[in-house]
Amino acid sequence: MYARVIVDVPSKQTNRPFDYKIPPTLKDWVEVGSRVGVRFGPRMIQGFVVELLEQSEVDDRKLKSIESVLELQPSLTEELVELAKWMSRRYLCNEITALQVMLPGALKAKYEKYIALAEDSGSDSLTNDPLHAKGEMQNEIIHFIKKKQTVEMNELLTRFPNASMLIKKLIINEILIETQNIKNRVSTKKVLMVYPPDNITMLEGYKQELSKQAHKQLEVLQFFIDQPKPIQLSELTKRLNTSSSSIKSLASKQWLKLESTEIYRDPYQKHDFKQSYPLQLTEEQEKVFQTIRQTIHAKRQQLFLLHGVTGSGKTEIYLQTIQQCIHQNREAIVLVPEISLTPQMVERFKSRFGDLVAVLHSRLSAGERFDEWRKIQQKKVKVAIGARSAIFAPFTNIGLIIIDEEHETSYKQQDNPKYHAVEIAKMRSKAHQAAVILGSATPSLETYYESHQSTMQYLPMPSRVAGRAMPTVQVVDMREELKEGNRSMFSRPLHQAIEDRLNKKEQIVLLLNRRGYSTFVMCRSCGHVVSCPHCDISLTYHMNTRHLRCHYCGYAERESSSCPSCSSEHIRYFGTGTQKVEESLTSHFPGIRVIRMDVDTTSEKGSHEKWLNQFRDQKADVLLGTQMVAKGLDFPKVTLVGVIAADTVLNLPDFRAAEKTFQLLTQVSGRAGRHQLPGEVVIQTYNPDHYSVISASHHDYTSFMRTELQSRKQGIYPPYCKLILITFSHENMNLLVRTGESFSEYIKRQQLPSIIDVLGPVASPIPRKKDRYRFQCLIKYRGGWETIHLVHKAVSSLENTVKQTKLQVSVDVDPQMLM
Ligand SMILES: Nc1ncnc2c1ncn2[C@@H]1O[C@H](COP(=O)(O)OP(=O)(O)OP(=O)(O)O)[C@@H](O)[C@H]1O
Ligand SMILES: [Zn+2]
Ligand SMILES: [Zn+2]
Repeated sequence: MYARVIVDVPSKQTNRPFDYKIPPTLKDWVEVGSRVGVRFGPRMIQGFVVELLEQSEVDDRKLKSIESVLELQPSLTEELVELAKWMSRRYLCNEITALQVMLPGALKAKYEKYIALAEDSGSDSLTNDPLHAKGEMQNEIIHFIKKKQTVEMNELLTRFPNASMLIKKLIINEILIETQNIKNRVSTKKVLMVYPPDNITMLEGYKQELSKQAHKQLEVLQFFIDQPKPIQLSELTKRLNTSSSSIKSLASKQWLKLESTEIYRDPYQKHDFKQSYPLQLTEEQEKVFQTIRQTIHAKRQQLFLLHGVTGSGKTEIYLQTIQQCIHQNREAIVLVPEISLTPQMVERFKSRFGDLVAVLHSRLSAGERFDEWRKIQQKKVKVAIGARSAIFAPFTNIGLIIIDEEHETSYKQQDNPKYHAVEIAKMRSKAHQAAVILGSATPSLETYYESHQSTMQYLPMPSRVAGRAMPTVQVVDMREELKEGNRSMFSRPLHQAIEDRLNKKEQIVLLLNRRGYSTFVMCRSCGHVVSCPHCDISLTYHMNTRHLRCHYCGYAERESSSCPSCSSEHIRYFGTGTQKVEESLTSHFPGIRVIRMDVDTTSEKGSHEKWLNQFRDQKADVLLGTQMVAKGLDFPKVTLVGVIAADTVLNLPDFRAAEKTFQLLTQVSGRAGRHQLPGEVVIQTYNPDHYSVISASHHDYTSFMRTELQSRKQGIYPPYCKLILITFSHENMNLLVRTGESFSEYIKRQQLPSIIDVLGPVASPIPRKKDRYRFQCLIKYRGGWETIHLVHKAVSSLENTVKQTKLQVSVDVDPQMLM
């Protein structure tokens, strides 16, 4: 038998399977998806078995054998192995990179150097030299290694601190050899468990046998008579306030069993989740639920767009459709944006499904994440909820995949493999004949368009639960405020509304969007944003050189002290930090209690949760923060939402800027008045006439979408085309320009009918990173594989340049950001 193995060496030359022999001893263990240890060149490395073969085309004598199998149960399923193959073609990445991204970090191989005796070291004759002073030390070392078989280099040096030269010599003389061992980064956790005998009635008899003086042992036996269940040794000693020796002596009599057992590190161990039960669905919910239920029961692959306004009860739909899935003994994956993996979201799933839920996200420790993942792999759970990479949960019988806040950019990975979770969901649902629910109050234009153009089914939920009203929205023109002499960052309407809530003891959410912080220059009098005369984007302010620069064409001008449009002097680079807003709040409203949530205050593990709990318990009046306060939160006392500056996203150099603005404003507005109390929203902006602001203020997705689709159609942007972004980077600008131009020529020369346009090369929006210049080409095409294959060919043709000059080429298929 033979195995084809993808090895853990991410390079173009090794991006193909290599054949290995399967030794008879490992025959039963090697499966597709197994991680194995193999020799590759001089090294021992990890690899993934992607195929089993009866025959290899390679000459048998040239083939090496698999050295070891790193696990009893394969880490990956055949389905995932196939998916990785597809990903490497689709996203132009190495297959090993795609395989690795599917596994928890704990399973990334860690290579450790070990020292062992060479098989034929002749060590006996060498060391029997009593005259040699060094002989003794050498003897000792060899003896030490012999006893342990292999010793880690570090351990050896600690044991024999003065022998490093000698050890080196022994290695050179091939008496000792260096070997490499592959280890997981995190291992499973084992604890000692105490088990009562299978036949509990025996315990009474044992008690009689013990001497009356053996108080502790008697107590232990009594403990198991009262509750005949296994318990952790450490827990038992703590409860009975005894040492482990009494338990060990009972175990040595074989009255109790003491055994090392694997346990899961449970990040939610301390939480007490109160069981929740399915709510009576509203009419709107019921209709949607029935449609999805039928598909799940028919075991049909089907995509749904669940377009439900904020507070329409999408989560209850998720919970009840998952229930259907579990009834069928199938599994469900739920993706939520990292940011909304708040305890609130987790709690709703844990409360309904308890121990059937595994949670995967980056705030867990590596060990915790590994254990949650193993619960999935070992079929201990039915539901996996997590951020982007949870889409690779190694379930084998998936009935439903849910992607909440479908429009979020975080579903696209920015590093290799640059996959999009929605696309992976579609692939997996095909493999499992599963339903996919894409849920959002503000679907991305692309998904919305798809739901009207393809077999994706559109499921609207246009009203809030229980007839609750959408909040009223007031748009405040900040130019007017300044004209009237108000220079504070709070407009008069917002100021008044805050005061009102403080009096009524209701709560406030304030959003300060930090994206695009301090980067563009705007006139506070007329709202004019300084933009490039040659391109349709705002110029970016460079603090250090006090220049404004266009990131598309390189045009630059000096910072100016007055507005080129109205000559006002209130022109400045824009952006306010959350800290500054906090200061301003406390000075305007003495005694106000503010919780500030941004990257600075939430870096600590668990801090996110702590702040939200405090806010829920009404220990603060205001929750002030960046995007992380905009999504998913559901607090009954919040009746006011304020947006300090709506424009920060609007001025980003990105064709999705309007869409992002609309989504953010709608999402954050949706935090207000979700329960009995009605909600109010105040949006402060310098662009009150912009259609994204107006539509958001009217909760009018449809009209926003119409206008936006029109403009995308005109400029030919998605959904009216597909994009591939190719970024080149190098220290030498000339080389970059030359390479970029020949690349773009190469593409154009092929005259593929599916290619609409090749833009660039131009400088990237971030033109220099870590002392490397960056240039990019943007290809607009009609979809399909033809263009992707061509780009692959074009990139491959640069391979020599890449090798000789260390040029870097990065390809992003369907980029979410053009930076
Ligand atoms: N059928 C129902 N009956 C009563 N209350 C419900 C029902 N369905 C949902 N709710 C409640 O309505 C509120 C809003 O629901 P939910 O949070 O699921 O909305 P959502 O659509 O996910 O909103 P968002 O997109 O803003 O996160 C929640 O407090 C939820 O418990
Ligand atoms: Zn320009
Ligand atoms: Zn002006």
